[in-house]
Amino acid sequence: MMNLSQVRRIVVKVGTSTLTYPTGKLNIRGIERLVRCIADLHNRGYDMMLVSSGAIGVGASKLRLPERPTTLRMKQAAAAVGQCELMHVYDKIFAEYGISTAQILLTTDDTEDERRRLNVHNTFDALLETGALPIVNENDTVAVEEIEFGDNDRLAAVVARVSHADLLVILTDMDGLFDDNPRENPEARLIPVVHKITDDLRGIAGGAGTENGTGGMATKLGAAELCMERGIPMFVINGAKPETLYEITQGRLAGTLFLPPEAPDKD
Ligand SMILES: Nc1ncnc2c1ncn2[C@@H]1O[C@H](COP(=O)(O)OP(=O)(O)O)[C@@H](O)[C@H]1O
Ligand SMILES: N[C@@H](CCC(=O)OP(=O)(O)O)C(=O)O
Repeated sequence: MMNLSQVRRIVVKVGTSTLTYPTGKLNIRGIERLVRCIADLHNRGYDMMLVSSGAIGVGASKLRLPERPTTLRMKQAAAAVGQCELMHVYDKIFAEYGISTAQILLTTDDTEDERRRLNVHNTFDALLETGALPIVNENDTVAVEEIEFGDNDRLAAVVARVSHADLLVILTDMDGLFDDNPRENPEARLIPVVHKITDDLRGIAGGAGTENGTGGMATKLGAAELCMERGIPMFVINGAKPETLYEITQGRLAGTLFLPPEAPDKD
């Protein structure tokens, strides 16, 4: 198995499907368990960063919208409300463990220009140096493409690249990537390790599983490709068991590991 003893900087991405109940309301118990794990790894000396979705879902619920909005403008409004609520909850729970949180709102465009990429990198570096915990989401007021495709998986990979992370862990509502969508095929089997994103693999990775999630496994494969290009290993694990993060940092296999064949240079 890979050598994870060198891992120092970890990006954890959590999806709406893990953060909310089917009612659209926050899964407080789940968030508390996740924060506890991240805080513990932070205390152990890892540089921890969180990419969190959920703003649109949480905002829609707070505004008592009858369902998740479908128009861009209403998604943007819901995201603006939900983002405050999410940060409020994260800040409160991380504060119980003495950790300061920092909100970073990005679009993937923000990292395409070299000067802006450097600024993003420097902000992450400075925050981690002070012991704060960066919490990243899309800037949904301006991220028109991302909001349409709900691609926080890709954003998480971009954050891992820009921050020079050693590992990305994506938490979702399945145990990992299966050889077929488990919601449609109960016989589907977990794929433990992937070394290359092939067309066959793209063919088995379907869309979102619930009304709350967006993107499904297809966008997770896109994220894996971006990580593999930079030699960053990526796991997809079940967000209902955030303690799996401990196992991973102890070098154990869990969920699906996307492991690049070799380790090319970072950004
Ligand atoms: N091959 C596959 N293996 C596992 N899950 C799959 C697969 N194809 C599609 N999915 C769907 O992807 C969903 C997870 O993605 P998504 O709903 O976007 O959640 P998240 O909010 O975590 O990003 C699962 O609930 C599942 O139904
Ligand atoms: N910025 C959006 C992200 C939407 C998104 O990508 O959701 P998910 O597929 O659950 O990671 C939000 O916070 O609702």
